[in-house]
Amino acid sequence: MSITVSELCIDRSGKRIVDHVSFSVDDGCSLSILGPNGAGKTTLMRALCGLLPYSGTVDVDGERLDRLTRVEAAKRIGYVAQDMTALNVRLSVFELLLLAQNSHRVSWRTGSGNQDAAMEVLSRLGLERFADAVPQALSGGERQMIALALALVKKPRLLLLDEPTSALDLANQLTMLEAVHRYTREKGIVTLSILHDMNLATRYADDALMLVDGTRRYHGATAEIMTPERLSEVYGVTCRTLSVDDGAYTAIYPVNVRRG
Ligand SMILES: Nc1ncnc2c1ncn2[C@@H]1O[C@H](COP(=O)(O)OP(=O)(O)OP(=O)(O)O)[C@@H](O)[C@H]1O
Repeated sequence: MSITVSELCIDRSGKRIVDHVSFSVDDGCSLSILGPNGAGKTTLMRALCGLLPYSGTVDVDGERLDRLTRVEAAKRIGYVAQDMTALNVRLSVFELLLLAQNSHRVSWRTGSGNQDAAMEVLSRLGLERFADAVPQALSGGERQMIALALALVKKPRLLLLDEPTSALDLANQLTMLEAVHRYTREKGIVTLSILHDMNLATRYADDALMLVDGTRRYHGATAEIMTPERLSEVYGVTCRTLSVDDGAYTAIYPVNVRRG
């Protein structure tokens, strides 16, 4: 699986929100989409899963996204939105996992294969204890993890995650992103994640795309993009980098907001 986005432009209410953005991601790789609030990250992601009209081209595994039917696109793409209202139904997590595998079909019957896949994804994410729970009775962070399970159980070729760790505690941030990272490599899919946490981006994304005012400011290998100079320019924050575990990780420490 690979994705190539060329000259993507998106207008909302007559205003250009994403302006000629291009990038590509190879199979088994993950890209973090970064940038200040309002930069156009969610708008870009919603267009990539067919929820917003755009100009330019998006090729998913060599096929034009706008030429796929809704069903074909739904089979290939898994999307975890910031807003999780889709979970406001009176079904258990396990039932939702069965339903998600058939969401592109008009009529369906669940087989043991569907049930195995549901259990497998819960086990991969360490969420077996929630199988019988109703999402409405879960906490915000627990619901966010269930939303990820629902996207993965569809076996997407392109996984789109909009701030997937915004409600998660420290341990769950690492557990979920580690699981996504492993899944992306193992299945040769492509994962795009909108992240505000620079340390999670440096740790789990191969490449980074930095948007500013709807345009591509920087794109490339995460380690090359995440320099104090660039973070200062894009976010207006003075940052220092710290080498952790003899250079195994580079941590980013935000010192202060630059004035002026
Ligand atoms: N339906 C709309 N009509 C007009 N403007 C919109 C619409 N949706 C979004 N925008 C504008 O587009 C810009 C980008 O919004 P978007 O949600 O893509 O930003 P973002 O980078 O994801 O921000 P955040 O980090 O805060 O989530 C914002 O200025 C927003 O006000």
